[in-house]
Amino acid sequence: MKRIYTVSQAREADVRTSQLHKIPGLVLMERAALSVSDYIEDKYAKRTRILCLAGTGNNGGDAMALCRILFVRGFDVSYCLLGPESRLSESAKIQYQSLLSYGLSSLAVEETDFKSFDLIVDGIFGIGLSRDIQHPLAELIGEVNASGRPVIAMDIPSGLNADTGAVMGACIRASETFSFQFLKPGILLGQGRSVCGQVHLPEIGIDAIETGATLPVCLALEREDLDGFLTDRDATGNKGSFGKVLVVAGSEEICGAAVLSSQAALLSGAGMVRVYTHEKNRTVIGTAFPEALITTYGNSWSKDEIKEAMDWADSILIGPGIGRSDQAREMLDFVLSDPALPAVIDADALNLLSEEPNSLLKPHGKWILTPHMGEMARLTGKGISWLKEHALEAAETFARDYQVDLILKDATTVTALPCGRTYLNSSGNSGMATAGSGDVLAGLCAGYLAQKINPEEVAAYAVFIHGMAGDLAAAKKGKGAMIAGDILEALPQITRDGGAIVAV
Ligand SMILES: NC(=O)C1=CN([C@@H]2O[C@H](COP(=O)(O)OP(=O)(O)OC[C@H]3O[C@@H](n4cnc5c(N)ncnc54)[C@H](O)[C@@H]3O)[C@@H](O)[C@H]2O)[C@H](O)CC1
Ligand SMILES: [K+]
Repeated sequence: MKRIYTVSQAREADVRTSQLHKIPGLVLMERAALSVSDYIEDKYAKRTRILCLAGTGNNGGDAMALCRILFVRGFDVSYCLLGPESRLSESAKIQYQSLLSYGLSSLAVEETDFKSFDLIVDGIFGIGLSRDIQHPLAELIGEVNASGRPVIAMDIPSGLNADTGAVMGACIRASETFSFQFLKPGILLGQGRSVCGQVHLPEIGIDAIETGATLPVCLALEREDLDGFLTDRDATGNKGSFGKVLVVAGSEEICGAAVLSSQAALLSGAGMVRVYTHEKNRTVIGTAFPEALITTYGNSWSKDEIKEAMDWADSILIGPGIGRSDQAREMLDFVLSDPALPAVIDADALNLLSEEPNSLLKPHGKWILTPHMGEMARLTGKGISWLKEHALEAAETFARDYQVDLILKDATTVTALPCGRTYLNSSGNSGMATAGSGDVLAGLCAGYLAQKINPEEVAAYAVFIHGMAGDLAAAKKGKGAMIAGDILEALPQITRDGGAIVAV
């Protein structure tokens, strides 16, 4: 599991490290620069022509420290200081004076041809970027990107908002990013994934202990974490003891969503799945998915029948393909009136809820909501572009206000829990933006809930496993041609033998 620190958390950890543990900022800066120079020394020959671009803040200090270390180690290295000496931060000034003491003065940036270097280091801005980058630095960044040279970004590509992943005016497109010790939300959100390249997380001696004052913890799961989530199947168990899932899905017009979500629930390891759907779907579901139990309703539905199914179930999924009819609304209200049953609320059920948001305030047990950005916009009344730029904040606020697990689906899915913990998902790919992909995720969530796997962990792990299966599907079929059924098909390879993970 990797930790993700917002800018204010990173600053707080810095202060703690220097004040509590008496490690000066210059020591951290030296270690940050050493981690990059060790990497360059491993990967590049001494004759490599390297240019370090240094801003006037501590990110520039990192780049100038790197320049000194590479010089001492015999590299052909130069630097450009991008701003007046008078604006240098305290530590950056020390680095600059140290370079001068070695006889290394800054190149004049206007006379520097970026193409004449083999490698460019970006130390223009780090987490101190506070406003849009403007002329002339914006043009300079454009030239660096156009040079076609590999770029190593120190801490974060200059111009990327470390908290949101928004591009602020202009942004370095890095081939590699050395994010010092922790990930930042912006590396995974917004434009982050497209401008950071390969991300390294060198440990540099920052105190990583979350204190009471530290804001909610944000995490990114890794493949190794799955071993602790999926435990071995009880050898003495039976289909009843491995969890029973009730899937309320499909309608007179829609059937496929019920098939995909209920198959995912069973593939998650649950012992039994019962689909509650419109009678028109019985034959199709029975043929496509003979393992499912099927209960149907016609023009009217029976409270007794659904109540009996709810009493039978260990978890319920409601929403995929149910439509927005009065009948669907009545069923939703009825299902959600039982606080004891853990519920996954997806698709049209979310749209129905957004028409009566007070129903979210009703007392309830475990609820996992799985909106994509459009559904989240309807639920919150906020615009999609605002939500995309404030995904973390929006998900955290919603989870806390309504005491639900909120899975906000996007290129990087955010999972926020009412306790304040948040996960940013690092698995998955653009091929998963395909019809039915969300139905598979919702089914997985319900399947894990039914198995009484630690409910706190279900939402984030389901998202991660779903993304990994999507990565396998993309490797096999290609991002353009993969469909939701391919994600389903790949699931067993991720979860095989109760958590023993195969190489992807
Ligand atoms: N996190 C750590 O423990 C460590 C961090 N290090 C490095 O320090 C930077 C953060 O340094 P800081 O001085 O706070 O900020 P920056 O270098 O990013 O730049 C701030 C500087 O720039 C001005 N500024 C902000 N936005 C703009 C703009 N759009 N245009 C022009 N000028 C702008 C601002 O006013 C400041 O003067 C962190 O990222 C790490 O790289 C340590 O060295 C290691 C430990
Ligand atoms: K940078």
